[in-house]
Amino acid sequence: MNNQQMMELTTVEKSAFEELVKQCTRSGSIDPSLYVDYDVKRGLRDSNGNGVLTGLTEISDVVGTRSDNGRKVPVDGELYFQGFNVAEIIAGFGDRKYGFEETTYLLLFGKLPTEEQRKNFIHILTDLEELSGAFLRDVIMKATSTNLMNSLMKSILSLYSYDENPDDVCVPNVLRQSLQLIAKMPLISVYAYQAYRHYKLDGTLMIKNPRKDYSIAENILYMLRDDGQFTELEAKVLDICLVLHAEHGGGNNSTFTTHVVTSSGTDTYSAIAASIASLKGPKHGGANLKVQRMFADIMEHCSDWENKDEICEYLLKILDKQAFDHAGLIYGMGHAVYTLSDPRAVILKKFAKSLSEEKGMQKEFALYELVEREAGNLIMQKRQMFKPVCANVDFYSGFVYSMLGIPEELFTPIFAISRVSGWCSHRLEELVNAGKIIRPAYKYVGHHRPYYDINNRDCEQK
Ligand SMILES: CC(=O)SCCNC(=O)CCNC(=O)[C@H](O)C(C)(C)COP(=O)(O)OP(=O)(O)OC[C@H]1O[C@@H](n2cnc3c(N)ncnc32)[C@H](O)[C@@H]1OP(=O)(O)O
Ligand SMILES: O=C([O-])CC(=O)C(=O)O
Repeated sequence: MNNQQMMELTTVEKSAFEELVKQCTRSGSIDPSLYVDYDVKRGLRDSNGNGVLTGLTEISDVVGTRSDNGRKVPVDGELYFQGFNVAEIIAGFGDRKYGFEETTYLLLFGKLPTEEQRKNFIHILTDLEELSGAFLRDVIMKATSTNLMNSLMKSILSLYSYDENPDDVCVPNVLRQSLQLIAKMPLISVYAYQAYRHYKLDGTLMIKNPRKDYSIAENILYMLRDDGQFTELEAKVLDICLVLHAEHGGGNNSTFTTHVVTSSGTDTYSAIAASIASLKGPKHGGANLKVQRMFADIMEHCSDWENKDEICEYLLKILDKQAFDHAGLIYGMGHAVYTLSDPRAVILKKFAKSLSEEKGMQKEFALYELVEREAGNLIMQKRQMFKPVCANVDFYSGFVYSMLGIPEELFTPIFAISRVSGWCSHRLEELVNAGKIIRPAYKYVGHHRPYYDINNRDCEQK
């Protein structure tokens, strides 16, 4: 049996399988009105679409509305890491490198590092930016996936076997594991891409050790590029992208996953692998890849990228599930919390604009801008929403990465490389506060039935 056959249902007849699919779909369907009858908080949202309050955090604050006499009023988005506005954090870097490392310190330890603390912390991370040859050979190079998020998960889960104290959830041990993950995930991701490029795309295999005098952002570019060369601006832009993606409150799907999984008392590798699994989803971090592919699709199907009517017509087709991936979503648009704007998209857009001018891609940038301008209103009209819909962090990030020469396979892994700082901070916060196991309720809406003997089942099936 070959690899492909191994995962096929070769012995099941097509019609028999179709019948099983029908049964499965019928059995799983629940009358939508019951959700209203039982006031179920679908997606953990209240009737206004606001997230149900499930925890407390000091790590970050995501602001999309302000309260006006008890009414929520849309405002331009703001994001605070440990109380500091992200826009100010970024402005504060000036010409300094290692912005992501500095931000990671802030998220984990709750304060802006002094010069000495910053230096020592960078030294710790740089020291940990290493993988053994055996790990590279036995884990990363084997069974390459077309989606590198799966490769990343596999490698993170395998690190468990290389850790002498994997299950201990005391703070010192989890902090040690967290620092290891933050330092090692860039290497794992880039090497997983190199393996993919070699085995799936027939490219030359190129594995470079990271340089000790480089920041994480610089090393990503260095390890990725054949000639290892990059400009100061390119490294700066990637560093800021890492900062912008590092953390987003406790309620986002992947960080909530960290909390849920951590609350059962499981190990760090399992918890972070679960969060990577969540982030991969196209409604979450995986949207950056979808945006890239959606724009390629728009560019292919629309002849005049400046023609608002033609573009809007195509966007409506996407919303009607008649175009692109038939999911009915305009990726990179919309957010559970932000309304008028996502502050990260605002910053990324500025980089996208200046890079597009440098790379002669103004036409593409103008198309992104046009879609951003029109898509929000189209979504609101189509979905009959009153909440403003804005571009989110995933809207411009892929465009920026592509102008940095980063292959699209690495778009979502780069998100994970950054967000692991937030996940680890939340895992530690959950552990420090000895949280209760997270266990919401599901109302049973089936019927209790008498058990049927195997000889009497023909007419009793649902
Ligand atoms: C890092 C991040 O995770 S950022 C988000 C990345 N994801 C995307 O870009 C994918 C496209 N966007 C979306 O799917 C959504 O906007 C989400 C998942 C981000 C937020 O979803 P919600 O919190 O449910 O958004 P909201 O309550 O404002 O949406 C209301 C309705 O509008 C629809 N809607 C929202 N955004 C979009 C969109 N971009 N395209 C089409 N329909 C949309 C939703 O499907 C929802 O309909 P439903 O209630 O039938 O599910
Ligand atoms: O907050 C959310 O729902 C999604 C998220 O992680 C982000 O926007 O970075």
